Amino acid sequence: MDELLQKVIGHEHFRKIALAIVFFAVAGVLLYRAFFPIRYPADLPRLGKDEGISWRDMRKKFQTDCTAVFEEAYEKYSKRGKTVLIPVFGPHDEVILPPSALHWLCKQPDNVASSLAAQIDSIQPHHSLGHKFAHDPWGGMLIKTDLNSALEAVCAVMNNELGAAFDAVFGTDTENWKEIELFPACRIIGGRATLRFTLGDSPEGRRLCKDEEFVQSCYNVLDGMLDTAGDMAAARKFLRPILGLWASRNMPAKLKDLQTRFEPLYRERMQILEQQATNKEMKVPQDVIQMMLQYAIKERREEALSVEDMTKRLAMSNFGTMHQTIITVHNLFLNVLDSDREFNTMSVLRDEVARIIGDEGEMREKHWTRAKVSSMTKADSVTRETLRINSFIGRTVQRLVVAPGGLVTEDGIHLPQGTMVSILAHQSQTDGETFTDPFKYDPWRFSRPREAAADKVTGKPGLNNLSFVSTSSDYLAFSHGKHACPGRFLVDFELKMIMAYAVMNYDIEFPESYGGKRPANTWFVGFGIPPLDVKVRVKRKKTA
Ligand code: HEM
Repeated sequence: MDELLQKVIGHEHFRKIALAIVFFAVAGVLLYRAFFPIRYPADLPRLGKDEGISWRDMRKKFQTDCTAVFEEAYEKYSKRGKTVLIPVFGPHDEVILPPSALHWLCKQPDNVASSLAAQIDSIQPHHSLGHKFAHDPWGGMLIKTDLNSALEAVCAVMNNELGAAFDAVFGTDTENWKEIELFPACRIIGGRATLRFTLGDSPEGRRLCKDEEFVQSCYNVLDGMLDTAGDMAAARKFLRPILGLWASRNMPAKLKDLQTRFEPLYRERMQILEQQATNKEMKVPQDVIQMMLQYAIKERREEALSVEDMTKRLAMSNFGTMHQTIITVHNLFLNVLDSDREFNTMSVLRDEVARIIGDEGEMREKHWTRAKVSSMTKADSVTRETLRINSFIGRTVQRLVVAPGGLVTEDGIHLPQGTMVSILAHQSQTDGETFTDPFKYDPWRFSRPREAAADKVTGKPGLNNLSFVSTSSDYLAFSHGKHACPGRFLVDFELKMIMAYAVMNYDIEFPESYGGKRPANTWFVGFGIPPLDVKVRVKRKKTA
């Protein structure tokens, strides 16, 4: 018998078959691990499983009607305090935690549930810009630590930039109505205001803010980053290192163009830094790029000395400051116009601006302060209501589980390393149990209670927890907790100043064919997309 076995094993043909079996088994395991990299536990509920809906059908449903998937997850699981797995864009899945887990999730250390790893996963900046720009986000860290000190200075000068931007886009004709495309207009107005904060506090910076080709170049890079992120989200993770090269193929040319336009400003600022080294009393520009160079020269010297690297830092900063801000400016205009017939929104906003900022003389000469901005309760309410009802992100407080041992949820489910978790934003913000008439845009939804609770002597608005910048489990567009968007304090006064400038200087209306109603936003693969082809009619006020 032994002899027979020896003969068979020793047989060349048998050895080949055995090798092939081993090869295919190993390849099968590797492929399985590549296609299903995360092994979710059996006790993690899958959306639709109880109703017998296959995962494939649920995934198809997400691609065509993500809102239906979000709503089902929210009603059946989130509202009952339960965790659930849903399919998301491309071949990926995500664990949705209930809003009741918000504080628990925010308290998780970064080495267990990482916000940065989640951001890298969704934006893919290592492909569009390069590894260190993704994994060493010191620019964003500066926004967190130094934004506050720069805000007052920016607040004082941004209005001037807005005046020039409005003139360029809305025009100065006081006799004739002009029809314009709103989204491109918001890109220029919001873009210039944002760039004023990023790099506009020097002669070269002010020139760049006005330079349409420079602003467009910033958007070209931003759009390229969004395209790369979109292509990569559609791909399986194991294919991303190869596909990334293809998806980001247009980035070098876009970055080169931005670098050429940015270089004179870079040289100007490096010279200022040199002069400052010998003259400590010297007044330096108060903007992000100066903050970044000052930091980099001490902490990342080789980056500071490279205009190419600093261009990429600028691109990363623009991604954070411009993308969602512009969408919000656009939604804000649409909502203010839409609600005007019922709520007299523009006129009420005008009264508030006149009371707090004054209506005499040129708007662009007005002196804005942070204190004035935060006392604008009505403007605060229209902006918060806009982000409540029209948030761009469908999921918020996104975290990637990075701890090798995984993470156990509050309801006892073990989530393995690599799991993406989040909370549903739009559904939490439009829950009928929290908000009356939850899908209606009510411009004074938050100002009413704040005014009712105002200090009887000073008139200062009460209930600060209902302000634009104050996040909570039913207002999550800026996320929440230690990683909540630090840029919201800038967005706060940017939106209010833009809206104030618009209502004080222009009559604005929808074309007659709209019947006074804004075209609705649509939800696509998890994001709330505003209608991008909306037109508005504008006419400069004679009194302005
Ligand atoms: C309407 C406009 C904006 C919205 C809706 C928004 C929303 C968000 C969200 C949802 C996050 C993720 C937070 C998390 O992971 O928990 C975030 C992070 C961040 N945002 Fe914004 N953002 C906006 C504008 C801005 C602006 C203008 C800036 C800069 C001035 C900015 C700077 C940042 C930074 C640095 C982070 C990273 C924070 C961290 O990781 O700790 N954002 N933002």
